[in-house]
Amino acid sequence: MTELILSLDLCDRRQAASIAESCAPYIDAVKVGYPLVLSAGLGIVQDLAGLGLPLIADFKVADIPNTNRLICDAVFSAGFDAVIAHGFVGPDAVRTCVEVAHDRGGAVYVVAEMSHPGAVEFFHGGVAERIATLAVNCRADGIIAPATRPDRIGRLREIVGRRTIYSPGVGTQGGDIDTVAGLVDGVIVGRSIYEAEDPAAEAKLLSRIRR
Ligand SMILES: O=C1C[C@H](C(=O)O)N([C@@H]2O[C@H](COP(=O)(O)O)[C@@H](O)[C@H]2O)C(=O)N1
Repeated sequence: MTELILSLDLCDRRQAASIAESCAPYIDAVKVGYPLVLSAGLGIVQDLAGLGLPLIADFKVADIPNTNRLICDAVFSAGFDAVIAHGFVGPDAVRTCVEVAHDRGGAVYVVAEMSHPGAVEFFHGGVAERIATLAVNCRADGIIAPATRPDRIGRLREIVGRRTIYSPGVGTQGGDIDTVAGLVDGVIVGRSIYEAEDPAAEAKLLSRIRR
C-alpha cells in the first residue's frame, strides 16, 4: 500500500485545520512545514492532533548537532511524530536527529534529492547517492526523493532498500502520481489537494494509490 500524505502548506490556521479534517478519511499522514507553523504557530499541532493521523514536521533540519538536537526535541515535544532533515550537514548532525527521534518514538526522513528543477545542479553527480547512503548509515527511517524524477527514485531505492521513501512533486510540480506510487512508500501532495475546488474530493480521488 502506498501512503497519501497531505502537505498542509497553508498560512491560515482555520483553513488548514478545516481542509485537513475534510481530507482525513482519505490520507495517511499530514506534513506541516514552515509556512503553516510560522503563520499559525505550533498550536496547529493540537488542532490536527484530533485527526488521529501521524504528523510530519517538515523543518528541513540542517544545523550543527547540538542545534539539531534542540530542534528535534522541540519537534517531538510539540507532538509531531516525525521530522524531515537535510543530509548534506553530515553524519554527526543527522545521527543526532535520529537519536532524539528514536528516543522519543519518532522517525526521521532525510532529504536525499529534491524535486525542483534547480536540484539537479546540486544533487546529481553522486551527491544524492551519498546522502542516501549516509541516511542508511545513520539509521534514519527513510528518505525524501523526487516524484519529478522517477528514475532517480529507482536509483535511490537500490541504496535504501526497504527503508521508507516519501516522494513530493506530483501534480503541480509535474510528477505523475500513478507513475510514482508503485516506486515509493508514500506520496506527498500539497497544492493539488488544498488548492482544489473540493480538497476532500481530490484527496479521495488520489487515495486510489492506497489500495
Ligand atoms: O524535494 C522536495 C522536498 C520537500 C519535502 O517534501 O521535503 N518538498 C515539499 O513537499 C511539498 C510539495 O508541495 P506541492 O508541490 O504538492 O504543493 C511542499 O511542502 C514542499 O516544500 C518538495 O516539494 N520537494
